[in-house]
Amino acid sequence: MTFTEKLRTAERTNGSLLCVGLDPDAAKLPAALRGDVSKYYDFCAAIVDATADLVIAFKPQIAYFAAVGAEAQLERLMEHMRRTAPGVPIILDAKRGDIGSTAEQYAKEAFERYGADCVTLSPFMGFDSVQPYLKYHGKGAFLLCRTSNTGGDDLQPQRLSELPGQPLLYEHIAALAQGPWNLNGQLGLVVGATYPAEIERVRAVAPTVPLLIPGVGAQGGDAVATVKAGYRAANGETTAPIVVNSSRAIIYASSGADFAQAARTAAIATRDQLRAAQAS
Ligand SMILES: O=C(O)c1cc(=O)[nH]c(=O)n1[C@@H]1O[C@H](COP(=O)(O)O)[C@@H](O)[C@H]1O
Repeated sequence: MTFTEKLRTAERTNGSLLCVGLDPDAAKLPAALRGDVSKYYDFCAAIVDATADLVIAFKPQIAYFAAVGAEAQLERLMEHMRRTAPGVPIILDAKRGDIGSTAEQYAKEAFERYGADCVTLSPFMGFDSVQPYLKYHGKGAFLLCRTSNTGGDDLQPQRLSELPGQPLLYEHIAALAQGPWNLNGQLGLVVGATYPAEIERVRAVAPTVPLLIPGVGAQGGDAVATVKAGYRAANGETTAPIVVNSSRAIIYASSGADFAQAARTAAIATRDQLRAAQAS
């Protein structure tokens, strides 16, 4: 099964476009766990257990684990997600990008060490930096395209040349992911919910690839505008999957002992908001 088929199946099964991002930060953990980096697995596993029937995907962010030497907990968490929620694809958010020989090691890390279904990548170093990931059949890779942060303006909307008709850099990345770079249908694009007009533009250039859309919740992105700009369906079937990520607004919904239940409540509210936008 390809990564895109896995997404479609999870979307159908759970009736959701929501991805819960797992970004554990010791300073933000619920009061009983606060400051204790040895509790990242317990915290994230509780969130996973409380939301697994509400999501299209989970997205652990590797930096939160690696920064405090908690990679072994991330390995356990990946194993836990694969075992308890086998129908929910896991996107390892690593934003890698390096020469081919090093990219091979990063691909091995994501797909063999951690057993991720998909990884996030920077396309800045070009196709040979992406190719090693495509050798893993059935696995996916989301390329950063029009990111949610304001600094994305520094490069992504720059025009490639002053000649008439030349695309902006992020449009060019979208065209590469839709066409020549997408050797076996494994590529997707990252577009921020904070830029719905650009999501629409990316969708026009890349009509069928999956979009990972972070930025709703804590970054204030517009969930409804996001769905309208990026989601496409025909005859009741999704033609172009979107994966709308929210991390802090879900996982830190409560700092009390009820944090997992509060995460569930917040996830239901966001899932329903996205569903309503799909239907409208
Ligand atoms: O690739 C990403 O996931 C990503 C791309 C982007 O453009 N913006 C962005 O916020 N992200 C990630 O999405 C998550 C957003 O977290 P919240 O703002 O807490 O919902 C973080 O893990 C970011 O690293």
